[in-house]
Amino acid sequence: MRVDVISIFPDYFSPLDLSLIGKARGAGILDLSVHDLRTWTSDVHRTVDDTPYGGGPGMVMRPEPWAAALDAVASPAATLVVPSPVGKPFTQADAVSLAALPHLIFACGRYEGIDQRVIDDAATRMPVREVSLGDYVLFGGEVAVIVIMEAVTRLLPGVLGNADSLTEESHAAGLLEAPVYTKPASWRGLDVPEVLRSGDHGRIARWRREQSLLRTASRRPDLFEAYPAERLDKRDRAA
Ligand SMILES: Nc1ccc2ncsc2c1
Repeated sequence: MRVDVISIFPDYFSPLDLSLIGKARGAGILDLSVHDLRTWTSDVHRTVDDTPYGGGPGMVMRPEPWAAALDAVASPAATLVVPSPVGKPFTQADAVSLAALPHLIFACGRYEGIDQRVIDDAATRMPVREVSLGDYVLFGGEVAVIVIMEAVTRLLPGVLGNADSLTEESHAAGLLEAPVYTKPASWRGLDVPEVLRSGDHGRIARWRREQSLLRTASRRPDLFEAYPAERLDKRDRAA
């Protein structure tokens, strides 16, 4: 997968040299390039923003540098991803769909945002996805790109040693995961549930399913709306 990130703070992305993302880059699984938007400015002050039409607080990112940057990194297979507080909520399903694409371009907005015409113009040449990480506002899109890059990269073939964990983890299966435990069996007077030490794999699977359903019902009942009814059998309803 090819990924191009455009930002006025390219140093924000040094975390993408670390851990499994760094290994994915080293293994050639992920071809990541980070670009400084100011590369595509033409004035001595390398200006990327200006005052908003219609007035209002703050500054807006100018269209010209963005258009030149997108033209420089685009490919026929590119999809533009723009983190934004006004975007579609980003979910695991979005991570799965992005992980299947050959080329992602991330546009990191700052200030009050990017001139809308940049997105409208780009949409005439490539798919554009404006995504929100949640109902809160950051200083810019950079941190959101790091989160999205982690959610996407871990799904790429060869990145996670044990691909099985991808199917069982929270949100991948559509529900919240059951609690997990490791040694010691008793710690500060708290014991690991006996069922997990029973060796009875059928009983363990049922317990985990019940815990997953109870946790989801308690913390994220909204997940049941999208959960296929046929995957909730009568035993689950008894949980
Ligand atoms: N450009 C921009 C500004 C704030 C923000 N918060 C979450 S994503 C994002 C993107």
